[in-house]
Amino acid sequence: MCGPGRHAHQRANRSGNASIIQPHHYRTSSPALLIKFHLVLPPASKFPPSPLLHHLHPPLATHYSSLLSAFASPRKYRWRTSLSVALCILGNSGLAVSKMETLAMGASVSASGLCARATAQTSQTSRAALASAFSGKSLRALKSNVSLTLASQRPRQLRVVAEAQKETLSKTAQLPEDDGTSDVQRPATKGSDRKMSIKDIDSKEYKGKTVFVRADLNVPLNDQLEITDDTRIRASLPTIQYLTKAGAKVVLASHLGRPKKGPEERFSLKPVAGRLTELLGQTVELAPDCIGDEVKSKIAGLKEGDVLLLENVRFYKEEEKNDIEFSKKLSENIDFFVLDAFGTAHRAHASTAGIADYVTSRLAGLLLEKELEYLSGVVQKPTKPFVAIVGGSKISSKITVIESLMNVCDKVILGGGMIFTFFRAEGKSVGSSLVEEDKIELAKNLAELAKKKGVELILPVDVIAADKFAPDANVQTCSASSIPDGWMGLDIGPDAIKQFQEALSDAKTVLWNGPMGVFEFEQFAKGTFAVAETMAELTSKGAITVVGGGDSVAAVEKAGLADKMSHVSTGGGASLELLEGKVLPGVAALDDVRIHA
Ligand SMILES: Nc1ncnc2c1ncn2[C@@H]1O[C@H](COP(=O)(O)OP(=O)(O)O)[C@@H](O)[C@H]1O
Ligand SMILES: O=C(OP(=O)(O)O)[C@H](O)COP(=O)(O)O
Repeated sequence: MCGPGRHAHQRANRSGNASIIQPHHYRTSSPALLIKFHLVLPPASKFPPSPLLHHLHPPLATHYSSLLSAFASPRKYRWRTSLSVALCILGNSGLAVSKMETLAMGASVSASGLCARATAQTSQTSRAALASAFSGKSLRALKSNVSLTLASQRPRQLRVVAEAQKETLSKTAQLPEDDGTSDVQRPATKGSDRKMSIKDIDSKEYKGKTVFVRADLNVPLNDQLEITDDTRIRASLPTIQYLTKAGAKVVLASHLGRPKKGPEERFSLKPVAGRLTELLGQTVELAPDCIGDEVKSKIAGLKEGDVLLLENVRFYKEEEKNDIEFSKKLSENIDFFVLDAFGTAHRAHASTAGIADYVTSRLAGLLLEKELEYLSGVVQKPTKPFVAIVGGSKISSKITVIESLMNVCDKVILGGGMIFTFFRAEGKSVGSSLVEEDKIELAKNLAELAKKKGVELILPVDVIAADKFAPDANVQTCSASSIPDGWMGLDIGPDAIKQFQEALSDAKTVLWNGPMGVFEFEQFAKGTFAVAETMAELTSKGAITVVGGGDSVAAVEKAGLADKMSHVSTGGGASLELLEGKVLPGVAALDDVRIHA
């Protein structure tokens, strides 16, 4: 932290005026709207704050007055202190604001980048008070005062970021002219929302305490259930070791794969426990479950410095539903919640986000912190031309990202299983290749949008097709428009490799997620390895190259090129969502850095 923000922090500390209002994050398993307003306050001398704040929420204005007084030094902060009010409106009607049933509110005050977060209390009464304060009437008033920009639309979580129009606000709140130093344009989700990390509190605090660490230990396994790439496990070690050294009892949780039918041997974290034991040099026991009496007694039996790995949290469907009761069960007997699962931080699941509502301390792990620090830098200031490469098999999760990528990238290259939905949208025959039928229309729209925006959306000109999904399949190279019936595209073809290399030749920043083919089988690995080599060459020429995603990283490791990338990220979908400018739900659930009175 530097500049005025630092002074603001010191001032708040010394003044003793700032009442600490404990940060709290509201969440629901229903769709949610998150609205952020960036307001410019009048001069400190004009506190209590603007009529606009009173207009928005009278109780909140009162709530803030003591906090604001900490920043009320006219000489230091003048009227440039910005106030960000975050509304987390909980309901089950998505964008139909009038149908909102419940809502809650949070707000943050930032002074030149330093943010003291203040929110309303968590009790039912204040929730109810907030709900009534933001009745349909108030919301209509809000809507007329700010312009709402739809930032993301998701079936289970809707997020709207509203940037207050400066002119409108100036009129409403009779604000002075901008002197050019305002941070009104800056989204409050960025620098002002630094999250508490495990190193932000005294390590002595962890001694003898039970720390729940949600890591992403979702590593690729082969048919013999052996780990084929342990990058994510190794990346999780610094946090675990920091905590065990401090005398914590570490309860480690993760998912592995996407089990849909409850517990299954092939999705067990057993191999991970074995690998952790080797890497940590101490026994890491695998609990038989992630909740329940047996787990409770195992946690109770932990000694300082012990590590217990819970069984796959996705053996319960409640995990992905971000179920409240399941979140509560995970939180039982836990002193600290630590999120280190960057690769899963884009999921609003019980163990990544829901649990945060039932613990008193929610901290970022060292891996999460490192990833966010690096990727936020790349994302906020990419050197152009900026190229994104998207492949792999998680079509429905990633196809929706492409539209946003077109806003920030000069070129978007598509490979892997992603391409066939686009080919189908163009009416081409794709044989029995991977296609997500319900995304064909979206693919068509995206191709049209790319044309309108003048962004190059590059699809491979040829593919390697196989007669079965197997390492010993018969193969043929086909033009992308003519994959024979019964054959499936499992890699990009030789001409596509040249095409992609050409497209990447002038790139200064490249973000890659998703292999170009089924690289696990040697005959379909060429496209992926060729892209990895091209990225390595670009790095040596000074480009910023980022590879993210469990399988993409495994592929780059397999090619022996991981150390030739500027950054190897443990998250594929997560890095793409960061690139879109989204707030990752897991990160949003963590505590903001506090200002102490
Ligand atoms: N053409 C294809 N058809 C089917 N699967 C594919 C194809 N191309 C790549 N894949 C598979 O995609 C998987 C990785 O996808 P994904 O999970 O989205 O990547 P990451 O883990 O890097 O985010 C790999 O296991 C790979 O075999
Ligand atoms: O592998 C993961 O994501 P990624 O493939 O986007 O890197 C994470 O473990 C998240 O898994 P999910 O996409 O099944 O939620």
